[in-house]
This record gives sequence, C-alpha cells and structure tokens, in this order.
Amino acid sequence: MTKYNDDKAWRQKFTENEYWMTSEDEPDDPTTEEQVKVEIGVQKTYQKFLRDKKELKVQRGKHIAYLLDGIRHLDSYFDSLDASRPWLVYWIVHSLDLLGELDKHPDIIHDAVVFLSKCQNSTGGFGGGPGQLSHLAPTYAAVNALAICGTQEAYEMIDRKGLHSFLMSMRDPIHGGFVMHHGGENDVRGCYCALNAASLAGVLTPELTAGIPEFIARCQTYEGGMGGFPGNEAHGGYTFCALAAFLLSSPASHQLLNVPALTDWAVARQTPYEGGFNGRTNKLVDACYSFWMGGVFPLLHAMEYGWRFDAFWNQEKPAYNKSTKEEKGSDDMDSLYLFHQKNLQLYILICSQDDVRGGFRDKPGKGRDFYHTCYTLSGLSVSQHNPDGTTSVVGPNENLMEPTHPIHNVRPIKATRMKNFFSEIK
Ligand SMILES: CC(C)=CCC/C(C)=C/CC/C(C)=C/COP(=O)(O)OP(=O)(O)O
Ligand SMILES: [Zn+2]
Repeated sequence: MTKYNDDKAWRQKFTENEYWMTSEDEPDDPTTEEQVKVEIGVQKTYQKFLRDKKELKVQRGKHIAYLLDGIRHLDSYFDSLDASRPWLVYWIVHSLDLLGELDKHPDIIHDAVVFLSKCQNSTGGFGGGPGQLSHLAPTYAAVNALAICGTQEAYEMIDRKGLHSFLMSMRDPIHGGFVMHHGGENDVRGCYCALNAASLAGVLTPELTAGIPEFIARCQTYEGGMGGFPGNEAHGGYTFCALAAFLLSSPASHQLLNVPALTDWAVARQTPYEGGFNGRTNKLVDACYSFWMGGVFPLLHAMEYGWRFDAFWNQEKPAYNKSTKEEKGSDDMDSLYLFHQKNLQLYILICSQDDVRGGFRDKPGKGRDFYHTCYTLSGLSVSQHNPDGTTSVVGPNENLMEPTHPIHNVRPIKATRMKNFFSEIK
C-alpha cells in the first residue's frame, strides 16, 4: 500500500476516491473484512472533511466543556466503571491539564483530592472507589491524578509508608514482577503501575525494582514488541508499560532488550492508510494507541540517546519553537521521532476528534469517551513535542498541547513538583 507522506498526495488521495477496494469486493477472511470496513470509514471521514473545507483545529472549547461536565456528573450507564473511579478522575484532569485548563479550577482540584482520599485504604494503596480493595491500577491512576492536581493538600494526602508496603506486598516472588491485587493476575501493567506510583511518591526503593528489568526482558517476543507476561503476544499497551517500567527500574541495562527488533515492531504499528496506530499485528487502528504506541518512541529515543527530557520539559511553559510552521497544507514538517508525526495528527484531528460534541473516539463510527479523550490528547502531545525541544504542529499553533512526561504521562512540571516536594521532606 502506498504511504502518503506528503500533504498534496494525501489530499489528492482522499479527494479523488482512489480507494483500492470497495465494500462490494469480498475479502476472504474476517480480519481483512474488518480492516476494509475501517479503511472505508476512514476514507469517507477524510473525504467529508475535505469536502466541507473544515479547519484542522483542536476544538478546545468543546473538549473542555465535555470534560468539565464529566468531572461533576456522569450518567447512570457509567455504573460499569464503578471500580475505575480514580481512572475517570485521572483521564479527565489530565485531559484538562494537557489543554492548559485544569489550574484555572481550584474547586475541581480540591474536590478531586477529597474524593481520591476516600479511595485510599488504611493498609496502603487505592481502591477503585471508596471501600474497595487496593489494586495497582487505581493506585496508579490516583497517584497520577494527585500529581496533576499538584497542591500541598494533594501531596500530603498520600500515605507513603502504607503505599510502599502495599506495593511490596504486590511483588510476585515466584514469577517476578507484580500482581495487580492480592490473588490477582501478574502482567507488566503491574510493574509500571507500581514503579510509577513509587517514583512520583518518592518511595522507589531497590527492593521494589530488584529483578524487574530481567522479568520485563523475558516479555519481549519473537516479533520484537513486548507481551504482558513471558510467552504472551506483543501488544502496544503492554509494550508501553514494559518500556516505561524498564526505564524506571534500570535506566542503564538496555542490553537486556533487543532494541532494534523492538523499534522495527513499533514502527510497523503505524497504519499506512489511516495514519494512526494499531496495538498488534493485523489489528485495527485505534486512537488510544496514539499514546500507548506513540509514547513508546520517546522511550526508545531515551534508550538510544540518553535521558534528556527533564532538562527542557520542566519549563513552566512548553518550548514553542519559533520555526514551527502552521501546517495548513505544506509538506515540510519533519518527523523527528521514527513515526510519521503529521499523519498521526491528521488521524487524531479528523478521524478521532468529535468536533461537534467534544471528546475523542477510537475510530470513525465509535462514540467519544473519557479514556480515548485522555490517551488521544496524550498521543497528540507526544507527536507535537520533538525530542530536541522543538514542536511540530499540524494546524494552527493554538493546536499545541502542553507536553507530557513520556514515563508518567502527567505534565513534566507536575511530575517534578511532586518528586521535589517529597525529596525535601524526606
Ligand atoms: C497503566 C495501564 C494499566 C495501562 C494499560 C495499558 C494497556 C494494556 C492498554 C491496552 C488497552 C486496549 C486498547 C486493550 C484492547 O485490547 P484488544 O485486544 O481488545 O484490542 P486490539 O484489538 O487493539 O489488540
Ligand atoms: Zn482504544
């Protein structure tokens, strides 16, 4: 399939209906059939965008309204997320923070901290809601959300001693790594959730990281990507968790991983027709992989060239690059990471963005939700902020998101403030 790298060819492709297969053609297997349906949906979406002469614009006001509404009120069908309430807080406050909006709402920040404090257990760690058992996933979400809230009240609310002992109790002495909760499953999400929370809260001790790089290295598969557990299929979500946890536990032992094979696999996750990422071989594009996969590239870059992010990302304001061009049709945007940053931004702005109601969706035909809004905006931010501190923005410069820390997925300034707070009171 042709890769439409330059904007002229991209416009021509979607203006001139040159699609290579129609819905009347009969693909001979269900996987191809699903893929063809997605490509047709994506083609129609790009064509409509061009026909309607719409602007390549992040609809900030609509996204902010959607998020501000969601943090205060959720409809009854959200009951299925009753064990993921700290996640809802994280998805929403991080989205607002990437849009530069959160710190204008001290009332929301205070109420979020009070709510999260009700999810913290006396034995350490956070549950999926008040009174629920401690679990690594909501613990990750709660600590990240508290870092984003960024107030003294938020920091002081964390029972760090209890957190450390809860995290230690999640270590799996038989297989290595961490289980997600007492008696629960073990996969690399556990390593990432535990070490990320420990790092932000300033309780990342050698007992927590011992053996973790070796366990993670065993998750690398014959394809090059990382599975959730040794022997499992390579997958974008687990690959992000594995790499981020690897860097948290051992910034210097990269020889344990086959980085070239991992890079090849990661590069192959960007879908040539749609422009977004999928999460595994022969699967469909999904905007949440804009972060799970897009976020892998800064981590690979850090492994290859050393950790240089904190230096320029800890600035209060993002590093606006004087040379950034408003990308309205020019073909001269460089990709400084090893993925096509412009095509990802086009997929996000045109196929994933709900430009009528606000929020972002997985793909055309699906509904918006807070999870996809968070990870699409996070992926948009990654694809706009280059490793050298410059920016590559599709559309007007107002489309630029705040930067996000590629390990913690909170704004770098928020991660640093929390870490500094705890290092001072140690
Ligand atoms: C911090 C934390 C807990 C991170 C979780 C990371 C993670 C595992 C993300 C994957 C989420 C996702 C879209 C799963 C779908 O799998 P699927 O098999 O339905 O979708 P596919 O067809 O795209 O593979
Ligand atoms: Zn998704």
